[in-house]
Amino acid sequence: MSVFSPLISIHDASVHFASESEGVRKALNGFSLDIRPGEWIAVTGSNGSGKSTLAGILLGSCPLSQGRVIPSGRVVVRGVMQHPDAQVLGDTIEEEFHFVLGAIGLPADEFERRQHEALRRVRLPLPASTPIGELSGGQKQLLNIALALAVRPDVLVLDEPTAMLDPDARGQVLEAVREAHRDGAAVVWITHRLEEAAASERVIALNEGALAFDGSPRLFLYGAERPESLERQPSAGPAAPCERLALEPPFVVRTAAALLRRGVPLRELPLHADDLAKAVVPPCR
Ligand SMILES: Nc1ncnc2c1ncn2[C@@H]1O[C@H](COP(=O)(O)OP(=O)(O)OP(=O)(O)O)[C@@H](O)[C@H]1O
Repeated sequence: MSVFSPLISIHDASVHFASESEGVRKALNGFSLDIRPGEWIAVTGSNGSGKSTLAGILLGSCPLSQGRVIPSGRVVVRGVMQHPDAQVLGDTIEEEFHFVLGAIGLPADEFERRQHEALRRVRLPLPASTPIGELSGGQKQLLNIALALAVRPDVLVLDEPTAMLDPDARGQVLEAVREAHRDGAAVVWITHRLEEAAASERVIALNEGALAFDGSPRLFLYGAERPESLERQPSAGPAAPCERLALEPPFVVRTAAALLRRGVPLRELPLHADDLAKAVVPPCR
């Protein structure tokens, strides 16, 4: 497989649901997307725009009404859902690993190795015999991620994985996924939180089941790649794609845009709080 050929191609996919009140509800409508090896894609959009339906078709849990999903060879796709409890079935951590890794028939020593490595990666320092009932929501979500990583997926699909977590657990989840990404997994991270979209390489935005944006985080959040394009623009300049979709840009983006509008030059368009201070050009003395 070439590094340039997609791992998964979605062609003209539609998913329609029958609804008593509205007749047919189009959760996805004529949607196409190529997912390439090692990409980090953030998928965003307002409520009901079709994000979870997209996760469902990538994970094979949501049948298509029309179109095709074409995997490249034996591509392994694993997912983590929003609700930590939705995926845990066993009584203990080890039983969960048996459910997941048993399905791929690993020898006992490899099973042990993968279980140990996956729990280390997500920094869940608990014995494998720990009952699931003793885990917090955040720990269950870290376990779900460990289980997905233990399979060594080519594509990791995360549907709002941090929605139920506190900031510490959110950071742990993000770091564990970053490590899997550094090892080569493609990541599809579905989120409402545009701060999380800023951490991606490519943003896909959905609107009423259709592709509304596909490009870099800066283009999505600022409508430009470079600060020069935004300097000297009137405050009522063209809204960034995220604003046109009624999604509020992260605080750091709003702050940087306000500074530019007031004539404060920036070296670059920051995506993260740490970058904002570095981006401000100190005034000449
Ligand atoms: N099983 C279903 N039966 C009927 N309608 C459904 C079903 N699943 C999804 N839908 C509808 O399809 C549309 C897209 O839903 P989906 O859950 O994919 O959106 P979403 O972007 O993930 O939303 P949210 O951000 O609220 O989770 C919505 O209008 C939803 O009500």
